[in-house]
Amino acid sequence: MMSRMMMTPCLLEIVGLQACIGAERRLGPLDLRLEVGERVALLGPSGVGKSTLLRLIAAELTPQGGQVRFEGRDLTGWSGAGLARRRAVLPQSHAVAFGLNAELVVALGRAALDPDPQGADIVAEAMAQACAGHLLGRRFDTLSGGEQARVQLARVFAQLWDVEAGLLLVDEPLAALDPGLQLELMEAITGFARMRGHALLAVLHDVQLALGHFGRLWLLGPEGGIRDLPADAGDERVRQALQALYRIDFHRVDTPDGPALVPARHRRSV
Ligand SMILES: Nc1ncnc2c1ncn2[C@@H]1O[C@H](COP(=O)(O)OP(=O)(O)OP(=O)(O)O)[C@@H](O)[C@H]1O
Repeated sequence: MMSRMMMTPCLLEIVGLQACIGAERRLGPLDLRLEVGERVALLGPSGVGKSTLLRLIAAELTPQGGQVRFEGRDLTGWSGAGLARRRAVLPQSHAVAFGLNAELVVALGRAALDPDPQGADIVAEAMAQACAGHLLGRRFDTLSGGEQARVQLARVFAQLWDVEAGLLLVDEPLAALDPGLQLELMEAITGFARMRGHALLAVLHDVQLALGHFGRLWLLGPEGGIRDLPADAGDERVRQALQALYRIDFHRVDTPDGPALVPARHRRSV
C-alpha cells in the first residue's frame, strides 16, 4: 500500500482556497491534501462552513481564491461527466422527483456513466450494501428519513461501484439514523471505500464516529481555518482542539474499543 501511495499523485490538493461564508465571514485560506485511500472526518460547529467546503471540493461552488486540484488537475479543467466517473457526492439534503421508486433513485447514481448490462445488478448490490435491500420497489417519497438516507447512500455506492481509487464526499450521512444503524452504515461506508481504495471525506457531528472510523480530522473553526490532526482519542492535542472547537470539555475514558472522548455535562467557561 505504501509503495502504491508513494507512486500515486496526491488525489486532492487544496491550495490557498478562499471563499465567502454568508455575508460576513470567510473560509480559508486553506492548504490541505488528501491522499488515495485516506479517510478524513470534517468536524466543526454548526454553520461554520463544512458543507460549503465540501461543495467547493465537489465543484458545486466556485472559490473566491486559490485552487482545488483533483488527480493533479484544477477542478475547472474537469467536465461534469469526467468528475462523475471518479468521485461521488452525498449532500446533506436531496431533492428527488415525485414518485420515483427506490431503485430508480439509486440508478440515478449511474446516469452519467456509459450504459452497462450489469447496471441493474449493481443497483441491487449497492442497495444491499447500504442496508436498503428491503426497500426495493418502494416509492422514495413514502420512505422514512433514515430509509431515504440509506437509498441515497446506495446511489453513491452505485456510482463508484466499479471505480478504483476515487473520491467519496459525504455530508452528514448518518444524521437521520438510530445508533445501531449509524454504526452499521459507518462500517458499510468505510468498508466500501477500503475495498476499492477510495478516499473518503465525511462531514460529521459525532466525534466518536469520527475518532473510531477515520484516519485524520479536519477541524474547521469559526475563524475559517482548519486544524489537521490524527483521529486519535489518546492524543492530548486532539482533546484540547475539540474542546476549543466546541467550547465544551471532553473526558477521556477507556473503553473495550480503546480510548474515547465523552462530552462533559457542564459548558466550558472560556
Ligand atoms: N446559499 C446560501 N446563501 C446564503 N448563505 C448561505 C448559503 N449556504 C450557506 N450559507 C451560510 O453559510 C454558513 C455556512 O453554512 P454551511 O452549511 O456550510 O455550514 P455547516 O458547517 O455545514 O453547518 P451545519 O453543521 O449546521 O450543517 C451558514 O451561516 C449558512 O447560513
